[in-house]
Amino acid sequence: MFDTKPIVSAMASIVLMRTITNELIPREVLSIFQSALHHVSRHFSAQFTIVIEEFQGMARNLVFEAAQIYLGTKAAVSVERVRVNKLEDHKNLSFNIDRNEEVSDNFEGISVKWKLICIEVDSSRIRHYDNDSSPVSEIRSYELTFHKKHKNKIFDSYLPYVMDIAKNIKQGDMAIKIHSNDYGCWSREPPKFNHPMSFNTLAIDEELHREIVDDLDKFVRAREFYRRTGKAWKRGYLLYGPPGTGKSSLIAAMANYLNYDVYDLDLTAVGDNRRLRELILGMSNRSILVIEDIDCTINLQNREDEEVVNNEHNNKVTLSGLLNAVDGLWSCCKEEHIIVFTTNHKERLDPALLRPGRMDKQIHLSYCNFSAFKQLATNYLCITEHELYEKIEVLLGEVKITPAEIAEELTKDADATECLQDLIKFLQAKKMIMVERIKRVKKISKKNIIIKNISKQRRD
Ligand SMILES: Nc1ncnc2c1ncn2[C@@H]1O[C@H](COP(=O)(O)OP(=O)(O)OP(=O)(O)O)[C@@H](O)[C@H]1O
Ligand SMILES: [Mg+2]
Repeated sequence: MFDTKPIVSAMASIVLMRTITNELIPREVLSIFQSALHHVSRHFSAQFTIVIEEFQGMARNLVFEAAQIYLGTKAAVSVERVRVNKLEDHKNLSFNIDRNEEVSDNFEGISVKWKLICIEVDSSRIRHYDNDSSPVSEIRSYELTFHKKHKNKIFDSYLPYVMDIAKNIKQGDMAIKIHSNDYGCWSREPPKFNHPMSFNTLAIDEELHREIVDDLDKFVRAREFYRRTGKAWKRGYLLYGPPGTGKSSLIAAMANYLNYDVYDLDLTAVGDNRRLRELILGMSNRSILVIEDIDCTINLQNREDEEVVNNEHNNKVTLSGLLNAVDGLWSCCKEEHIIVFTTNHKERLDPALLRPGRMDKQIHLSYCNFSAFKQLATNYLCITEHELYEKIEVLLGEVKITPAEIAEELTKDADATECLQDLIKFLQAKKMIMVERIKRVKKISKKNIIIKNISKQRRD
């Protein structure tokens, strides 16, 4: 059997020693001695520890917040006990390490350890407030420990890396909102943007689809490019095409893809240029400013005339005001801004609005082709192939039909074959109308030529 006698006697000796030391040596001397011992041991320790406190004065420490988010991704796999929660405006569950739990991490071959330290306090004597505005009852901090020799790398690379990852996680996790303006203010409590459209369900030509997604990807990764070139980190899109071809749907797909808030600006409700400027300044970074039907909401007259017509007193948003909003000096105050204009009539827009730099990309959304139709059939009928596809492909080459019209045909309460048969009938009817119209136009122009010839003969 295991003999416990030596252990018991060793423990008894330690207790005895402690009691003797406590009684013989005055408390102050003991405390100085302990502190010196701690100092010496730290001096010879190879470890370095960074303490990241939750609050800095009254304000929350952003490094603490970032560490919390970052460690949440590690906690679920590397500790024994985690806290889990989900907030109203968040999409996913979030994990937090529990008090005194340790999480190991590895950064470019450097091992680090994180530990959450919590000290309980009397909440009546502390002036910090939690997210839900209740006074905090404990002071929390993270301790980040690693080998001393990596100090620079941890400060210069690892902590910025943690901040970056946390920022991306936070951005991706926040439910996006749609803001609308009432006169010169954005809505106080914007609703969640629940539009289900995505690039997987948007029915547009495959090549255009790829082009747009590549453009957005390039834009969000281009922080360094914009900094280097001294350009404001923003991008302007003009979406044009007939009604029902998917302009608003594309904006929804963009917002969902980037997880950017949407600011749907009603120019007719803005008031004047000053209000417009305030509205733009009131937008958050990483957001999309949408101005729909731009040709209908602003008087797109020549800017020289405008200076005469619109003076400071007639409270109008002018074209110059709008151009300033798009690329004036103060439009650079925000980062990762996307501005989208839509119109059914591109030809009516002032060329100043279309200048490169204002509208970086012009996207024509047109009538439905076969590749877009197949996407709609997948969305609405859950099919990828059908024997009627061949007939539909031919008809789509002859008839102009919008995705909105096709979507309506495919949402009938019938099975896939019936829906497609109805669609074919619809396309054939449209084709007939088109043929009739062409015949009528030809007839009229023939008649006009005859009348012209008769009147010419009479004159001669
Ligand atoms: N390309 C598309 N992909 C998927 N659905 C589409 C597409 N285009 C239109 N639809 C369907 O038609 C409806 C109307 O489309 P949307 O509002 O995007 O058209 P729009 O081009 O913005 O029209 P308008 O010029 O009238 O504003 C959408 O709700 C959607 O159901
Ligand atoms: Mg629209």
